[in-house]
Amino acid sequence: MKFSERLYQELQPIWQANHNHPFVQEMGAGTLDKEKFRFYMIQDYLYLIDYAKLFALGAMKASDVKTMGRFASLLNSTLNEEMSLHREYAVKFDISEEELENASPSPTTLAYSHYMLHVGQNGTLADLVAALLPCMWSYWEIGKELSKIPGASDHEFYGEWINMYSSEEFGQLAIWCIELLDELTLGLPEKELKKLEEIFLNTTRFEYMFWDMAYNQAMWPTNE
Ligand SMILES: Cc1ncc(CN)c(N)n1
Repeated sequence: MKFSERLYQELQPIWQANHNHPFVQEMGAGTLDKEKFRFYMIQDYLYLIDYAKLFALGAMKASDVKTMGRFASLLNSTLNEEMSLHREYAVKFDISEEELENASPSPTTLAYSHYMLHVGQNGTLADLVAALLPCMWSYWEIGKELSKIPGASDHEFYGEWINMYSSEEFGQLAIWCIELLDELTLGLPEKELKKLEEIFLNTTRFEYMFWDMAYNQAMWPTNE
């Protein structure tokens, strides 16, 4: 069995929890409170700035030019395609450039992005890919699920989000990362696979926490 198939099977309960989160469900139903989405967009923009750096680290750790090139194009598509969606949403949701630039990351945004960067900087290329994969894979899965709901892709506010993450182009990027992880894990001892599974599980858990943080608009518990 490929390592990605093992991960997919073993982590079904938490994947389902992500799909069933009220933020995701209400986005699909078109009933999500706009203030929650606005909060999410700002936090996600901050998150993606750090996330994009993982692709630069991936290019550094890659051992061949082809893999370096793929990481470079993932970096480009995150900065110039995925984050363009956020910039368009910023206009739609009245988020000024200044607000976006001065926004502070929530504790969950900080914890999630710093965990990934820590793994990416200190671990192997397989560790880095295990850390970044739930982000791409789970969004693609959620995008595809939501796109099956009649009318969801045409929703005035949430349709663009669903179209971006259910798209063939986004899916291709996720597939490349899945295949790379399978390639990098071929023949690895069980002890090493367990460590990678733990990393993948941690960022999958962070995905859930990110939905929850956005739904509750959760910042630090004190204002100081
Ligand atoms: C928190 C989060 N996870 C995943 C993605 C998809 N790149 C995202 N934009 N934000």
